Amino acid sequence: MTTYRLAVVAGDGIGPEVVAEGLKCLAAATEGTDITFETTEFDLGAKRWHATGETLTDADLEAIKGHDVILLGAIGDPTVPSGVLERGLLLKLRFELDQYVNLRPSRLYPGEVSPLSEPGDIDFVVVREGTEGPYVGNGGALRVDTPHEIATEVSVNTRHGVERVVRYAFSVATGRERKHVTLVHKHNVLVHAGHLWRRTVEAVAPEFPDVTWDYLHVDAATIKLVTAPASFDVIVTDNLFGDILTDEAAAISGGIGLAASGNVNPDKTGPSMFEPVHGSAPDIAGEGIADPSATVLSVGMMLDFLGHKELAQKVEDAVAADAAAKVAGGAEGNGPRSTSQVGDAIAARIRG
Ligand SMILES: NC(=O)c1ccc[n+]([C@@H]2O[C@H](COP(=O)([O-])OP(=O)(O)OC[C@H]3O[C@@H](n4cnc5c(N)ncnc54)[C@H](O)[C@@H]3O)[C@@H](O)[C@H]2O)c1
Ligand SMILES: CC(C)[C@H](C(=O)O)[C@@H](O)C(=O)O
Ligand SMILES: [Mg+2]
Repeated sequence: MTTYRLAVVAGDGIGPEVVAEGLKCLAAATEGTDITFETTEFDLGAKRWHATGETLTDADLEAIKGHDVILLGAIGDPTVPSGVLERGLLLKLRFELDQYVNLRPSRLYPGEVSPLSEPGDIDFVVVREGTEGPYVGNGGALRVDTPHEIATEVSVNTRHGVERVVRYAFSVATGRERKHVTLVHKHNVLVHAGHLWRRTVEAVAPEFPDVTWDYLHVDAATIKLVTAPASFDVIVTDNLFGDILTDEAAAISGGIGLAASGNVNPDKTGPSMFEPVHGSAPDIAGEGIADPSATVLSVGMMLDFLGHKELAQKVEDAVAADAAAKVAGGAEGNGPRSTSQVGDAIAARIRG
């Protein structure tokens, strides 16, 4: 019997709605196995902030550290000043738990819709740096709300931080069929950070002689994601470029409702955290219509991370089959389904 301690942070907006379905599918995947998940729910997010003014206390953080993995729904609410929860809770978790790899795969499942006329065989993964870049909060504002206001947001890139995520990206590539890494940055303008990234890739690449690599400026990368997405295998990039590219990647490969992610601490000095790429979607929160597929796929990534490859594959196959059936019509495809109907349908497929 293997028991994992799972911290659940459902969060705001559609977070709790999609997390319920993620947990439903996790139960389906582990049913009849000797694997169990003991869950602890953490009441974090807008409601807690309104009640106490707290985002993530030291005690919360310590309690979360006592878990093997984390499942997170979404953080952010229009009633809370922008950035308070995003920085004080979500980014604090990623930073404090040293989740320096933000792993975001994109796969266009057979039969799934893409807005592209010739999407080809989309199957790539973005390895987004998770703890540095412009996200570190290094900056400030002077003469606020005057005509002379100055705001800075300084991107921090350390050799240590860049090297570890670049090495991780190459190690991901070496296990994939095409074994190719594309570094995405903007070193024609961001010459300090960009050249650090370029030199780091040049230094790490020889450790992986079977992996080829190339470079794209981020603006050109946004073009190629739309015109030739099938040409990508592994993209490695900084925190902000990775954030933007992965929403674009979601949009071309089935939509944001299917985009999963893992905030991974490969050194295992803290728990890794799995969450959909999307946010709290205040525009549809409470309506029971959010697509839980991305959260279920994130549960699959969590199982894969824990070493349960077969279970992870089962979960991914079930989501892919559900998506294909939805597009083709038929039982699951007749009209819009509720969040829990989608969760039920995927759970049933997982059970087989
Ligand atoms: N990881 C996170 O927790 C995370 C990620 C992104 C945004 N946010 C936060 O969420 C809030 C809203 O941000 P936003 O509107 O820019 O991005 P969002 O991802 O919440 O929503 C963007 C669009 O996608 C739709 N959408 C998102 N998830 C969906 C799903 N599962 N099914 C169907 N439609 C879905 C929304 O309805 C909306 O139209 C903000 O507070 C933002 O900071 C949090
Ligand atoms: C909410 C925000 C802090 C977050 C990010 O920028 O990383 C989100 O957009 C994401 O992609 O997970
Ligand atoms: Mg984002």
